Amino acid sequence: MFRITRQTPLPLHSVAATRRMEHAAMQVLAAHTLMQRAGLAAARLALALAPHARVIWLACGPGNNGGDGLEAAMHLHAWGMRPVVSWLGEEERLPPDARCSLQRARAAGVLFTDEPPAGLSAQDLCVDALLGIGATRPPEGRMAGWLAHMHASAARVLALDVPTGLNADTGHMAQPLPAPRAERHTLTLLTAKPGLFTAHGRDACGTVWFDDLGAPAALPAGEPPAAWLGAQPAAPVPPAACRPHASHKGCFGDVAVIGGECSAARGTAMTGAAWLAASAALHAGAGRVYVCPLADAGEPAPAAWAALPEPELMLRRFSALELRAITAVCGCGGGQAVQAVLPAVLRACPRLVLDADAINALAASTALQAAVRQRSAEGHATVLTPHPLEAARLLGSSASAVQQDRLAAARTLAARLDAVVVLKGSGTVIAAPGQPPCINPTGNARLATPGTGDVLAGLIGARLAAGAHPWPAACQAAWQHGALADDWPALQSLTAGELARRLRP
Ligand SMILES: NC(=O)C1=CN([C@@H]2O[C@H](COP(=O)(O)OP(=O)(O)OC[C@H]3O[C@@H](n4cnc5c(N)ncnc54)[C@H](O)[C@@H]3O)[C@@H](O)[C@H]2O)[C@H](O)CC1
Ligand SMILES: [K+]
Repeated sequence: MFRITRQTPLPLHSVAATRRMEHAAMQVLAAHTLMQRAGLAAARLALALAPHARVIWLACGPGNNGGDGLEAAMHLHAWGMRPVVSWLGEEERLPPDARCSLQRARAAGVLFTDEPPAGLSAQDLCVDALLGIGATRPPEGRMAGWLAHMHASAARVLALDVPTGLNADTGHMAQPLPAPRAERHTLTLLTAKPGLFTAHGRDACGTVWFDDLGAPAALPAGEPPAAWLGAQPAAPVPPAACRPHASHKGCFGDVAVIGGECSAARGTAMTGAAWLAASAALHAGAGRVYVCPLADAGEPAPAAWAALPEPELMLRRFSALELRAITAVCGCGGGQAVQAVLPAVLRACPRLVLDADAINALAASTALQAAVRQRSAEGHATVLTPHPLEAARLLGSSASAVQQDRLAAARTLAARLDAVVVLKGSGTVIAAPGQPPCINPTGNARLATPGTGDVLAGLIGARLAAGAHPWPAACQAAWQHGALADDWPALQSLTAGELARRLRP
């Protein structure tokens, strides 16, 4: 068993693949072995998390997830921990493994109660063994009441395999849990599942632990993963210290940020978005960074030519950019003006990041979408960085539909546009055609502040400009962007400008 960290690239398996692996393991292991291992692992973790618990309450459901809880209760009882089990199964409908664990727990003298214990304190522990990968509908009735009791208490919660109600494939939860009052932990069993790390997964799971139940050794052939957590298949871009001594700024690629619309007609200016992306590219090591503000007619309005916040950045008119030689980051604060320049950008730029209003423009034009696909045929690199609403516009669906299955949304877009897609949000999904997507393990809610998406786009641009392929560029950038937020000093506010300045090559 180990705690999953942001350093651990890990294959993630779907529920269907997990079932197949479970089935294969059961063919070669003695009956009940997997559940015994699961229960022992759960009991060990429970003891480690709450060594001084006065009460360990195990809420056990009607299937094998409940069986894991019953098995864990038996060990905790043997270790003198006085567990209390509330079980809501029906004996005649129990699967054989869970039935066996029920008998073992009863025979051991574990205390059963129909009422959840009152007065749970911070040193106590609740174990959620209600539903695992067999959940078919949202919890209701007594089960929902027990869950509410658990999450309203001051005690820590340890969920076995999957937090009850969470879709292990997608991370969607019809009734999201309330904000945690105490630490949450999840011990996922046999396989790590993608839904634990995206959409509602991160909030529902808290810290995730993994025990493979010793099964891989028993399996004949590995199941292909549905996704990777933190896949970093390519070496990161070498840090600045590894650059040759005889370097010059032309060695690291030029990035042009095209966006930051100033519209006299609409009375709006979004230059800040372009500056943030440019600042990110600069601090992430791009050789030369241009900012190309747009206006109604595709050329900058005078206001956009005000001094840039960082003197290292250079202003360029769109018509003065050498599109065939640069990496473009297009769309940050692009407004409607981006529509006029997008066809030329798509045609000419060898490396391109499409963000925000560039994505909105694509969504409105099948011709532009075809132009994105054409880029791949010509060997040009394209990365799109939509948030869920932008992804929904591209897919012709809604943001909530995208959030219900973020992996599928990102995969579909990547296949449709033949490009790398970075679907932002809790558990950013990075998808590329023909390979399992990656879920980024870093980042937190402090990134939910204006401009951080522009910073990510600029960072990916810098990585592309340095010569990275789009997939590792996107994975590595998402990782670094989130890791900075994870390491941010607790008492300092996180702003996008400061985030950009803390990026490193
Ligand atoms: N994967 C493994 O190798 C191992 C899995 N273990 C554990 O077993 C569960 C999966 O068990 P299963 O019996 O298939 O499913 P569940 O326990 O999640 O529940 C199925 C059970 O619940 C009923 N049900 C479904 N939804 C609801 C609902 N909303 N309300 C009430 N009842 C519901 C359904 O009809 C079934 O009766 C896995 O997650 C692991 O925890 C092994 O023990 C170790 C190996
Ligand atoms: K559970």
